[in-house]
Amino acid sequence: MTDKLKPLREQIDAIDAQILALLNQRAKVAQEVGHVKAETNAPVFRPEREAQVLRGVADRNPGPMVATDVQTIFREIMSACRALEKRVTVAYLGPVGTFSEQAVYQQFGSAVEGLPCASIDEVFRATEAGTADFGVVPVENSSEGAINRTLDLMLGTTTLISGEVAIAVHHSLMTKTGNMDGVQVICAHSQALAQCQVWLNQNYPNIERRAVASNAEAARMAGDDASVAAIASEMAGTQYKLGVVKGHIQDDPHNRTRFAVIGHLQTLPSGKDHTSLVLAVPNKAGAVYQLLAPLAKHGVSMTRFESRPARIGTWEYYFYVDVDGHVNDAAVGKALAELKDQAAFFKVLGSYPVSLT
Ligand SMILES: C=C(O[C@@H]1C=C(C(=O)O)C=C[C@H]1O)C(=O)O
Repeated sequence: MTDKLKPLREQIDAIDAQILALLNQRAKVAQEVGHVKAETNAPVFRPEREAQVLRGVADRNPGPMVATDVQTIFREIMSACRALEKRVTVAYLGPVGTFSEQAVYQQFGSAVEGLPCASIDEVFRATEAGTADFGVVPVENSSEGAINRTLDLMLGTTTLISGEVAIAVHHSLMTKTGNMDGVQVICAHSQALAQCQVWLNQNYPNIERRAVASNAEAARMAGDDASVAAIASEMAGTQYKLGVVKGHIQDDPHNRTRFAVIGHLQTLPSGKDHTSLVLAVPNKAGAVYQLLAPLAKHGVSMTRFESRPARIGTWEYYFYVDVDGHVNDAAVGKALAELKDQAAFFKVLGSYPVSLT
């Protein structure tokens, strides 16, 4: 057995030496890129370029490695290379252990400075003020729909959306002991309670449910008090030394949340992009139909349509629209120019590479 392993391990050692040399060769080139950018004050993080590199390695991957695993590795390589230019700071809805934090690593790799914030409002403030280079905010969940606070804050922010990232959201029921003995209350963020309500009604109909600021906060509370159970990610459970009573309790096994990356960067076209807009129309018959006609006319497909009350006491709405393509694409540019002419309110939130997942 060991005789057979020895030469194979020697091969792996030799390959590792080559990988290590190549990684550092790549890092030196990234440092040079950093010097060029510093001369022109250009932004360090280029989401469109990173998206192209990640799509490229998946397309060219000969196997047997799985394409998504190759992307995970290259995401980390780029993260480490980028950190040699500058370590970017990214604000997110904390505390440590939230799905928002997971989304930060999914987008930026692990060589970033995470800045946990107490609320979505604070993520916007920190990014607007430049305390953070970027912010990551939840936009919509596949089970529960839009994250209204984020949509409302998008209206007035000076930041732009520079990227999107979607992650699978798996909830676990966890306690200090790993069982439900003596548990009097199940705590989680209101979104997580909603995403697990059928399972909770079936399994623990008589235990009080309490909404708290975040799932990670629930996990922290459960770590302090054996009468509290938390619904959170297993990552948060590990953070606060919890035992899993039951994993994957979300009602939809394919539950996902999409996040927006906000910042001051106008992302360039990556070849596969989305553009997000907010529109309002005068309150009259056929107005929405007419408003969207320019999209059809220029062959631009709409990927999302969401409405929010304008909160001025009348039945008026803001419409949040995502379309395929980048503002610099000719067809999108023409459609948006016509939309703008008709709309009572018009704001481009940003163009950015379509999420890889
Ligand atoms: C090296 C660059 O800077 C960053 C690092 C990248 C990389 O390691 O491939 C890609 C884009 C940037 O976020 C670059 O802009 O090319």
